[in-house]
Amino acid sequence: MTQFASSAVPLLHADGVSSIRSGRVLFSQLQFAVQSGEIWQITGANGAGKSTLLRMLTGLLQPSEGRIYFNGNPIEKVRDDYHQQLLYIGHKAAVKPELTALENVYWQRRLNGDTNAKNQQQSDWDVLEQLGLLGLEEEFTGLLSAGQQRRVALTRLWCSQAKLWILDEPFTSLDVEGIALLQQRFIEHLNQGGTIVMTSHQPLNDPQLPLQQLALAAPQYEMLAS
Ligand SMILES: Nc1ncnc2c1ncn2[C@@H]1O[C@H](COP(=O)(O)OP(=O)(O)OP(=O)(O)O)[C@@H](O)[C@H]1O
Repeated sequence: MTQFASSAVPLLHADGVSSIRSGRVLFSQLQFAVQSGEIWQITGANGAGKSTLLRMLTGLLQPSEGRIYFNGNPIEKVRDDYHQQLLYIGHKAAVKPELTALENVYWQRRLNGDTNAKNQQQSDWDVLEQLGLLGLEEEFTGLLSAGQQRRVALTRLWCSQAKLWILDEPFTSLDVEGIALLQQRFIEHLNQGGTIVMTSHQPLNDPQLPLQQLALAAPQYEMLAS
């Protein structure tokens, strides 16, 4: 493992991380260190391996080579502690379509370990208001538009106490106002000492975001013999 001065141990560190899927090398020997308070955007063409890398950072997928460290410890050795401090929102909206928007927020709070969720209904309404979902709170989430469902999924960013957010294409389906709202939320989170690692095909255009970027190379495909 790369040696760091104790004061500079990164929050998250990828050390020689490679991915080989279906016999194809997606990326090889990635080396990067994410410090608290930073926002990292992973970029790359379709199929470059961005979602794969995010899943490795969460511990959902094992690297083919190399290791991921959280506060200097291999993530598999501190899994419970790591997952308590991590919020991962994947590519799909991951909302319960048969629950209303309000019920989704309520259960997200509960699943995040908030035992006061029942007393927090006012906060749930506040979150829905922030995300422009007032008036839709009693609709089944599955009946909302793609962008509205994404907004319901993103309410987790207003409810969670997690310090590290790992977000796969969070801007998908959002309109211009939704993208601006989300970038404002990112700034608040970073100002409170939070950290974000995300993928996006969309440029992050808010100059207040202290953006770091990691570009994955485009995948190379061999032609099948004709
Ligand atoms: N479970 C799997 N088993 C084998 N190969 C997979 C699996 N999941 C994804 N892949 C392959 O890994 C490659 C990278 O996929 P990934 O979803 O990480 O790309 P991406 O950069 O996030 O793409 P996009 O920009 O389209 O979302 C793709 O070629 C995909 O087919």
